[in-house]
Order: sequence, then structure tokens, then C-alpha cells
Amino acid sequence: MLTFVFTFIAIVFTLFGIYYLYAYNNAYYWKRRGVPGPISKNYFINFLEVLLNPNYNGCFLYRDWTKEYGPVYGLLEGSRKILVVADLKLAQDILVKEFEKFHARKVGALVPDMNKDKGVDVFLASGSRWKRLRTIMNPCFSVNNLKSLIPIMDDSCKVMMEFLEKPVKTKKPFDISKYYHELTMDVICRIAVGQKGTKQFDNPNVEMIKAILSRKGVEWLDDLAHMFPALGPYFFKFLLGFLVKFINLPGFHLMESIKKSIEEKKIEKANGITANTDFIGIFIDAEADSIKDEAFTKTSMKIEKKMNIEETVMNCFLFLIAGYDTTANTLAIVTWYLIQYPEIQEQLFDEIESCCPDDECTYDQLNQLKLCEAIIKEALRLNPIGTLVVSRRCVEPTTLGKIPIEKGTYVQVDVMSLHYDKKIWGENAEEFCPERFYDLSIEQQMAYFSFGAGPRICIGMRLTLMEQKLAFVKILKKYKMKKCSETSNECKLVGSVILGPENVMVEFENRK
Ligand code: HEM
Repeated sequence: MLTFVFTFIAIVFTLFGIYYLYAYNNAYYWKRRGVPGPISKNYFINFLEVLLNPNYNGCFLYRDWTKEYGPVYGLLEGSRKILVVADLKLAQDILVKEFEKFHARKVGALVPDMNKDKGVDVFLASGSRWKRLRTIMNPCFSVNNLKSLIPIMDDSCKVMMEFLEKPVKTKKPFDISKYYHELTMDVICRIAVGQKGTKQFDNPNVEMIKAILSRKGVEWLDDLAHMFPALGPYFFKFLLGFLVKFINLPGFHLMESIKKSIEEKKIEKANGITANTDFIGIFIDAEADSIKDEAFTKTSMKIEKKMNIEETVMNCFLFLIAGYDTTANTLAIVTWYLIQYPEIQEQLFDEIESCCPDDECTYDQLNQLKLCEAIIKEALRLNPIGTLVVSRRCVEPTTLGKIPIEKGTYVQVDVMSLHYDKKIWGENAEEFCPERFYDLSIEQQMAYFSFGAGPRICIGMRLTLMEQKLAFVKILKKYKMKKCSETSNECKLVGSVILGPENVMVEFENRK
């Protein structure tokens, strides 16, 4: 027995020692290449700094380290080698010019296998598979399709206005971001997954997606998988598969309800009941069992405009996640600025009155709201809520500047630093100044990364701008939004992947 115990202890110590040597060696990876960067006190994982700081989003850490180490530095997240870039030329090289070498994203270890799994979404996909999915999705966001979605958005906005009457009547401050979250979930469920009619304040998906985005499920498994790559993703995927039998994971329920919606939609289509404007309709039209992707090139490539059923489910799921919190948080952030700058709010009201005189507005009228668009973009410049996803994985060895980049290395654009760079945005870089968006220099246009850049730029950008404009038209035509004693003095962002204010307390005053 004693021999067994000693052998066991010896094995554990040996394994730990081997791992420690591997991690120690890894920790100096960037240093050996002459690239500066933080070497973790525990040697192997800058990741721990991130994990131990759940309330301090990674994008703030990247910004702090840029101040300390300069615009290009290396770090480790578990075993992952990350080059952080706050240099505009390099960022453009990665996202645009050298896209063929950086067409993959930085994604978690437990996500589906791009080459083997049948269900992969456009966000996770890379190479030919990404190009095929993106090509099929583009029609969802064409001008004609966006125009056809306006009546649905308009209806959801009207319902939000009815809900808003209650807190306004009480004349007490209230948190407007709750209403925005209900609105944006309503819109995305109606246009993406075939929800019939409105479900505001009665939509279980709101809480479900909040839970998914807050990473309170089994995301620690993903972190562990990055720290112990020698165990391989299959070990952790197996563990995940085992755990989901005991843990109530919100993602799985949502997936089931999406599958049900797809089946219903297929029956409706077979009976000629529905039009093809919603996203499921467009995806179903592309449905096929066998798909053959060609080798990836940036330009010449034959694309099969087909999608299997598993991809349809995954992409509908993605749209719910990508289109809900982002839009709601931006509406909340913009509202915070509008109540801090009442004179800008009044200019916006004048613009709305002049461009959209009636209760209902058209796509072209919404397009004329230049100040509104500038306000949204400036609020997102100062508060880039999705910057962690502006990252790529190198798929072919190359050099960036003078730094050799191995296949498999990750690059992360430090959007926060670039958006506040005085050399690019001028001395007033830290101020809220929407007019700057009327006349951006080429350099400023290239340095604006709130929606990413290059071929993988946010596919939903025009949709979210349209939805937000419509929401502000409805609200500002009826109310003045005002600061109150409970309004926070700063727009402090919280969150794990997508950032947003914890709340935005406001008071509304009737205009008439
Ligand atoms: C204010 C709202 C939004 C913000 C700030 C935002 C931001 C972003 C960012 C930063 C990216 C990464 C781009 C890159 O890597 O270069 C992205 C990608 C993406 N976004 Fe958005 N987004 C918003 C709204 C939406 C909406 C409404 C949808 C869909 C309904 C959407 C769908 C997507 C998808 C599918 C991708 C992945 C594109 C690809 O990999 O090809 N987003 N978004």
C-alpha cells in the first residue's frame, strides 16, 4: 500500500514538474523573440490575471498593458500565444490586407470542430466554410430585406412605447436598459427565428441569453482546456458532454426551441404560408445534405450556396446572441450620452422632426438621420462594446512588421487604445463629439473598429443602426429623456464578452 502511495505521489510530482517546465518555457516565448509583454508572476498564465479579475474585462487589461509595453506586445492566455496590436498599420494588415493568412478567429477550445462537426456558425467558421456561410447570409442584410423588416421593428418599438408609459406615469426614475433588452430580443426573435408577434416582458430567451453571455455556465472548462492543452480538447469536450447531463445549461434549451421553430417554418413554407424575408426562411432555401467546400482564396472560389440543417440551427442561435445584447447595450449607452448632453438630444429631436415627420418612417428617411448615426458611432467609439472579438488566428506563417508569426498564433486588436489615440482622433479624443463623424479622415475611418474591419466585419451593422434609429425616433418624438439623481456619473462598462452599462437610470418628460 505504502509503495502504491509513494508511486502515486511520485507520478503526480513528475507530471506537475513536466507541466511546470513546459509552462515556464512557454512563458518566455515572446521574450525570446524580442517582443515585450507581461510575464505572469505565476510564469505560465497571463490568463490567471484575467480569471482572477472577472469584473475587469480583458479589453481594459490589453489597454493597460499597451500603456506599459507599447503598441505591439505578446502575452499568453493559457497555452495560447497572443500578439496584441494597437498599431493601426499592423491592425489593417491583419484584418484586411493579409486576410488570407488571418481568416480564422480566436475562439474557445470547446467550440465545435471546424473541420469535423456538422454544426458550425459563421462566427466560428474559417476559410471556405466561413465564406460559404457568409455568402448565404448576406441576403438577410441586403437593403431590400432590411426594408421588408421595418414593419416588424416598428411594431416592436410601438409595443416598447406602450410598456414605457407605465414608469413614465409614476414620475419615478427607471432603468431604461431593461426596456431596450426586451425590445431587441423581440426584434431578433421575430426576424431571425420566426417568433410570431411580440413577446416583450414575456420572453424566456431574455434570461436564457443573459445567462449564456454572463459565462456563468461551464466556461471554466474552456479556460482549463487552454491551460492544459496536453490533455487535448477531446478530454474537455467529453467532460462537458458528461456535465451537461447534470447541469441545466441554458444554451441547450434555446437550441431545442430553435430546432422546433425551424420545423414549424418548414411546414409553413411547404403550405405556402410564409414569405422568405426572415432569416430561417433564407437559410431553409439553402438547405442541402451534402456540401463540398473548395480550397479557400480571398477572391476566386466557387461557392456552393448550401447549408446543412445543423448549420441553420447554429446560425439562428448565433444571431440571437449577436443581435440582442449588442444592440440593447448600445441603445443604453447612447441614452446615457443623450441625457448628459441635453443640447445634443434636442438637435437630434430637430433632425427627427425634419426627416421623419410622420409616425411611421421609411428606410430612406432613417438613412437621412445623419446626426443620429454619428451619435451612435461616437458612443461606440468611446465605448467599443465588442472589442474582444476583433481578433484573428494566423493560418499560414508570416511576419508582422519584423515579428515572425507562427501558424496558430493569435492576434488581438487593442481597439480601446486605438479609439482613444490622440494622434489619430486629435486632442479631444476623450470627449464625446458626434460631429467628428461628419468628416472622418481616411486614417480615422481605418482606425474605427467598433464593428471590426475587413471581410469579417460585423454582418449586422446596418441592421442594428436601423433598429436603433427607429427606437430613438419613437422615443424622442414623444419624450424628453432626462438625467436624475440616480443616474450614474460615468458610463461604466461591465460584462464578459459584450460590454454594457449595468443600468441607465432616467426620467422621461412628455413633450406635448
Ligand atoms: C451595436 C451592435 C453591434 C456591435 C457593436 C457589433 C460588433 C461586432 C464586432 C466587433 C464583430 C467582429 C468583427 C471582426 O472580427 O472584424 C462582429 C461580428 C459579427 N456580428 Fe456584430 N455587432 C453588433 C450587432 C450585430 C447584429 C444586430 C447582428 C446580427 C443580427 C450581428 C452579427 C454578427 C455576426 C454574425 C458576426 C460575425 C461575422 C463573421 O465572422 O463573418 N452583430 N460584430
